[in-house]
Amino acid sequence: MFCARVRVLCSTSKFWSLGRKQPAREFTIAIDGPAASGKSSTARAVAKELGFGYIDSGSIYRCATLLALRQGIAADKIDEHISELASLISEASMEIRIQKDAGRHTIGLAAAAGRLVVPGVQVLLNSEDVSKEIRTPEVNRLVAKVASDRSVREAVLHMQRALAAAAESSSTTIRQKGKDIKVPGGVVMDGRDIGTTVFPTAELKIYLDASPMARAIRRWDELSNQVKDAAKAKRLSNSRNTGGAGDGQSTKPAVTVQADYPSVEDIARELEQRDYQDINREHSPLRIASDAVVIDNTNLTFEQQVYSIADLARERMGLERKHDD
Ligand SMILES: Nc1ncnc2c1ncn2[C@@H]1O[C@H](COP(=O)(O)OP(=O)(O)O)[C@@H](O)[C@H]1O
Ligand SMILES: Nc1ccn([C@@H]2O[C@H](COP(=O)(O)OP(=O)(O)O)[C@@H](O)[C@H]2O)c(=O)n1
Repeated sequence: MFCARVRVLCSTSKFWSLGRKQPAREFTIAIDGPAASGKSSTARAVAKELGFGYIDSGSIYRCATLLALRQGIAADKIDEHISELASLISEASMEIRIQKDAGRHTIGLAAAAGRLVVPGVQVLLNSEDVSKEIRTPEVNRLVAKVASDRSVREAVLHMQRALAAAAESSSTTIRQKGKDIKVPGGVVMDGRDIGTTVFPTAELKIYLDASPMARAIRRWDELSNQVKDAAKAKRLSNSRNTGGAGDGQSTKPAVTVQADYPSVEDIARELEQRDYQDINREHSPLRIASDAVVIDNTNLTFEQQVYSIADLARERMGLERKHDD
C-alpha cells in the first residue's frame, strides 16, 4: 500500500494536506456510472446549484496512469511495476481547482445555449497543469488497468475521502416559509465506486447511465468541438501575426481542421472496453448501489438531469424543491 501526498485547492480556497484530521461530512452526493454517461459535468453543475464542493475521482486515477506512462511502464508490465508506480504516486502532489468559467464539458452544449454553465476543473500534478494530458487516448487505454490494482485503489480511497473533507462547503442557514433552516455543507463526488465503497453511507446516491451510442456520440461531439476550437484559436493567432484576417489579402483559412480524432465507432469501442474492465475487475467494480437512484439520461436534457438531482438532494435536506415544472 502507498500513501500519496495530495493537496487540493478548491473553490473556497481551502488548502489541505494528507494527515490532518478529517471532519465528518454533512451531505454527500455520490454519482457513479459508466464512461461518458455525464457524471462529471452533471456533478459539477449539481455542486454549483447547491453550493457544494466537487471532486472528480477519475482524475486521480488518470494522474496515476499519466505517471506510469511518463515512466515508460508498458500496459502489460503494470503488475510488475506496481510498487514503483506506488512510490511515484506517494511522492506526487495533486491539486484540483474548480474554475468559475465553463469547462470542457459545456462546449457546444449548455454554454452555447446560454443556459446552465458548468464550472471547469483544472488538475495539477506536481504543480503542472495536466488537465488535457490526463484525457489523451493513451491514458484512456491504460487507466482501467491501473485502477484495477488493489494497492492503487487503497491509496486513492484515502485520497478521495480526504479530498472530499477538504472540498466540502460550510453549512449555512436560510429562511424558508418563515423558518430558519440549516442547509448542511456538502460535496459531490463522481466515479465508479463512490456509492458502493468510497461513501457507502452517502445521503444521496445516483447511478447515471445512457445508451452506449448516446455516450459515444456525446464524447465524439466533445472531441470534435475541442479540435474546432483549437483550430479557431490557431487561425485567430495566425491572422493576428500576419496583420489580421480582415485585411482583404487572403480568403484562405490559416489552418485546416485536422480530422485527427477518432470515429464514433472507435470511441464506442474504447468506452465498451473500459466499461467491461471496470465492471469485471475484482476490487470495487462498477455496480449500482442497492440504494442508488438510477437515472437513464439518454432522452433527458442536461438541465433536466441536473435539476432533478439537485431537487432530490434538496428534498433529503428538508428544503423546498426549486425546479418543479
Ligand atoms: N443529458 C445530456 N444530453 C446531452 N449531452 C449530455 C447530457 N449529459 C451529459 N452530456 C454531455 O456528455 C458528455 C460526457 O459527459 P461527462 O460529464 O464528461 O461524462 P462522464 O464524466 O460520465 O465521463 C459531455 O459533453 C456532457 O456535456
Ligand atoms: N471512482 C473511480 C473513478 C474512476 N475509476 C477509473 O478511472 C477511469 C477514468 O475515470 P473517469 O471518470 O475519468 O472516466 P470518464 O467516465 O470521464 O471517461 C475509469 O474508467 C475507471 O477505470 C475508478 O476505477 N473508480
